Amino acid sequence: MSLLQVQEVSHTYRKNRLFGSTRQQPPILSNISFSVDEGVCLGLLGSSGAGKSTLGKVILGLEKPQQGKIIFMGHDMYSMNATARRKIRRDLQVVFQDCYSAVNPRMCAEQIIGEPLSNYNSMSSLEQKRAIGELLERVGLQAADMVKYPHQFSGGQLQRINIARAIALNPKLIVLDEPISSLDMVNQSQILALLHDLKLSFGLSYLFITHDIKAAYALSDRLAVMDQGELVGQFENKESIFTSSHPAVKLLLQSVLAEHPRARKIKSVKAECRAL
Ligand SMILES: Nc1ncnc2c1ncn2[C@@H]1O[C@H](COP(=O)(O)OP(=O)(O)OP(=O)(O)O)[C@@H](O)[C@H]1O
Repeated sequence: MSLLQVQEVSHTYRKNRLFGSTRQQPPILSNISFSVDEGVCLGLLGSSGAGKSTLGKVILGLEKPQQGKIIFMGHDMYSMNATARRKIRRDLQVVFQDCYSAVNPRMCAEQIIGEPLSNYNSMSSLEQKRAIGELLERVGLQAADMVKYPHQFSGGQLQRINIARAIALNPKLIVLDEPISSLDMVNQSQILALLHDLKLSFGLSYLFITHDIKAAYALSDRLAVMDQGELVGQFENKESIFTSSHPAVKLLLQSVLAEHPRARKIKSVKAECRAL
């Protein structure tokens, strides 16, 4: 059984107007269906404005879709009561692009990573401290870093704190919403390597939302492409993305060529993707 099923999801934001009436906007998501199996990373690609983050919010339970269903671990996310949804939410975590706004600047790393643990577990404070130290070491930082505040970390280090918080409850699925886009090249590949390692160690599944085909190819087992709110391609075998004739997919492949002017052919695009 699939861990996550997105079933015929359509969504439109409603724009507020004066005097309380609302105006219908064009659809942001149109009839999207796909699934994510256990232990699999699905890379969800698309250019800016394609609707990727909106779909991420819908999956996380933050934006109720006007049509369709989100089935997570066999449960319909939007028809559960609050208690049942809270229980299941521990298995569904998120890492956002902006590592700084994802944390409370007045909380130290121990408090940031400890938040989900205190919300869901009943550990003694000593056990919790030990768990936080282990999580920090698991993401490549030191247990002693738990006393530091967000401004005392680099962007890459702070994203590691966000990842530690996301894995703290040993979830089944993590939505990674552009988790490396605001990092430099070195940090990008280090964080991708860390995410790959954590996936294997904990049997995690990822929905990796990104516009970066090289990063998606590096981390994902399967790929899907969105364009203007529609899912325009699903690639069970990620290699088959290189032979897609869909214009939106071709545009993503061309972005690699633009970055690497000497790479003129699809063969060179593949080589660039594999090099990350
Ligand atoms: N809260 C909102 N209210 C109204 N429109 C919104 C809202 N959030 C996003 N949109 C619109 O929905 C469309 C899709 O945005 P979304 O952020 O989902 O795309 P995206 O593929 O994640 O793009 P990017 O990679 O640039 O973040 C855009 O046209 C955006 O302006």
